[in-house]
Amino acid sequence: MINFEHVYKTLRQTRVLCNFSFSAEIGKILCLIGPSGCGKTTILQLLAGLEQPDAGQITGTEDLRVSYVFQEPRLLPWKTVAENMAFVLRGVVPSAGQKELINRYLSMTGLYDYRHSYPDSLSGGMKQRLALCRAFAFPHDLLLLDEPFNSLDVPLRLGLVRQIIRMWQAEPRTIVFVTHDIMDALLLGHRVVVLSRAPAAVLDAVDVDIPLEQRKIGRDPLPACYARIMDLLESE
Ligand SMILES: Nc1ncnc2c1ncn2[C@@H]1O[C@H](COP(=O)(O)OP(=O)(O)OP(=O)(O)O)[C@@H](O)[C@H]1O
Repeated sequence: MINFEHVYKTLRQTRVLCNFSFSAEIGKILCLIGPSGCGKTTILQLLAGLEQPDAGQITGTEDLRVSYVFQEPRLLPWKTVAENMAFVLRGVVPSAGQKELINRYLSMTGLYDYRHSYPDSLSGGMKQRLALCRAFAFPHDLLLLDEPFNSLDVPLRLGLVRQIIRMWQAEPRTIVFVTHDIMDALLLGHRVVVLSRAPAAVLDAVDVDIPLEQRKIGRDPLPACYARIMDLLESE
């Protein structure tokens, strides 16, 4: 398990986390949903070790290799699709195996035919797909996704959700996924943790007990889970 135990964090004058505790199960997808500014990105940064708690402790993250997808794709515009992948694998994956790994992930995400293209020639959805593909290909134990579908339309979001499911099923590793969208959370999360306004507290954790590949909007138990999460967010 990864555990936050009574964590406190203040950024400049803002108290973001105050006695905050929660757990993420290894090898599962945990979604964090909560009001804007409640501290979701800060939680990811603490998980990644980019920030340190002021008090309390975070356990289970020691020695974990972390892969991180930000709200924007953060691609290198002067490198091709394949070179963007290779860039993060340098010194991490032996060069002999890199090409095979890159091609495998590009094929899995439908980007293989674009491997020699530059990011500027890709659509917004394709760029975000490449960012996800790069994060999955990087050898990791923990994948942090910070609202990676922001600004994408519904069909693109659903396509990316399916791709994440496929990549996770190929190699099930721990994912912490931050989103504002209840449907994204219910389609992807084994557990959805609903957060309060800042300083963030856990309002409830909703377990979604149906295999990822069987999830469809409208299929039980998603409507009941949706209603529960809406109630919690509305109560804020
Ligand atoms: N570097 C920083 N310096 C000062 N305050 C910060 C910093 N980063 C975040 N904050 C503040 O901390 C609070 C939590 O920010 P955070 O980005 O973690 O929230 P969030 O839930 O991810 O927000 P959103 O959903 O809008 O992305 C906000 O009030 C924000 O203004």
